[in-house]
Amino acid sequence: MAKIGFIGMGNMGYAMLKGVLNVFEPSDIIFTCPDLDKCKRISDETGVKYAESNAECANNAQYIVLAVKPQVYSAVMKNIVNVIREDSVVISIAPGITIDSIKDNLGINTKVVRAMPNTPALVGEGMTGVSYNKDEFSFEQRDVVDRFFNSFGKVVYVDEKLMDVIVCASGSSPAYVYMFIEALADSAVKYGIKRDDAYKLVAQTVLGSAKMVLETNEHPGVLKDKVCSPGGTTIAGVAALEEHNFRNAVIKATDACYDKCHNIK
Ligand SMILES: NC(=O)c1ccc[n+]([C@@H]2O[C@H](COP(=O)([O-])OP(=O)(O)OC[C@H]3O[C@@H](n4cnc5c(N)ncnc54)[C@H](OP(=O)(O)O)[C@@H]3O)[C@@H](O)[C@H]2O)c1
Ligand code: PRO
Repeated sequence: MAKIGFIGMGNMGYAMLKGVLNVFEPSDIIFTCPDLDKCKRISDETGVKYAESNAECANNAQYIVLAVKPQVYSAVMKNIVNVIREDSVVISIAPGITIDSIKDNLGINTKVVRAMPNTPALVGEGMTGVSYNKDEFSFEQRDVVDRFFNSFGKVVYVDEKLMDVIVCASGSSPAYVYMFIEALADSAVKYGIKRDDAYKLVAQTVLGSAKMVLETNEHPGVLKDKVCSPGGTTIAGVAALEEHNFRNAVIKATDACYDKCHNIK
């Protein structure tokens, strides 16, 4: 029997699969998705076997990752409810779906991990918030859950009531970062930089700035101040961002994202 079974092989399922393969053997993994041609392509590429149905996938895995949209959760849970065993662990990565609601569908004793990863998992730089009731899990199960999420990036463990904040801070926010990169690169192109160079200049700057925050332990405001020479170019740009409510726009995006977590249709 495989250890980990992915149900759904879209943007997030595939990104996690690639990371997990750095730590687990292909024979430890199984996956499925409705498009069997796509399953075959991914299987040929990765050496991981696929199942032809959700029930077959769940029946052949101890750790079942629900990598499907929240809108199809109910249907997928109906597909697998009869093959969930006492030692099954269900890993959910959908926003707005609680551990209790999954237990309501799959059985009160089902062990459920709720997590919110992000797509940089594809390049091993993911950030995942994880929540589960540790008392329900064996030492080995906790170890596998830990190795699973650490295989594609960094992990923070949080109380489940904070999972919606994780969606805002790191689940959805890569989209905002890409928008920032795209806008800044467009501006560089406007002033004559080649498109390829523009992405390299800006993306490496975002990467380096993020590393500074993570590795120097300095407050982001202090790091910002170190870039701003008195009467210089940077403070002129910072003032323009403030004038156009840059920070408030980010806070408003978080408000919208947080509200949506409670209202997904
Ligand atoms: N994308 C992100 O940045 C991100 C980050 C964190 C969490 N998430 C969460 O991860 C989950 C998946 O998101 P995603 O972005 O990977 O979506 P996606 O790219 O649309 O992938 C969803 C996958 O589920 C498959 N699927 C659809 N209906 C199914 C069914 N009834 N049974 C089995 N598989 C089914 C899809 O197949 P078809 O394509 O053939 O329909 C596809 O392979 C969502 O809950 C999302 O909220 C996403
Ligand atoms: N992508 C999913 C969404 O947009 C969840 C976080 C990132 O709903």
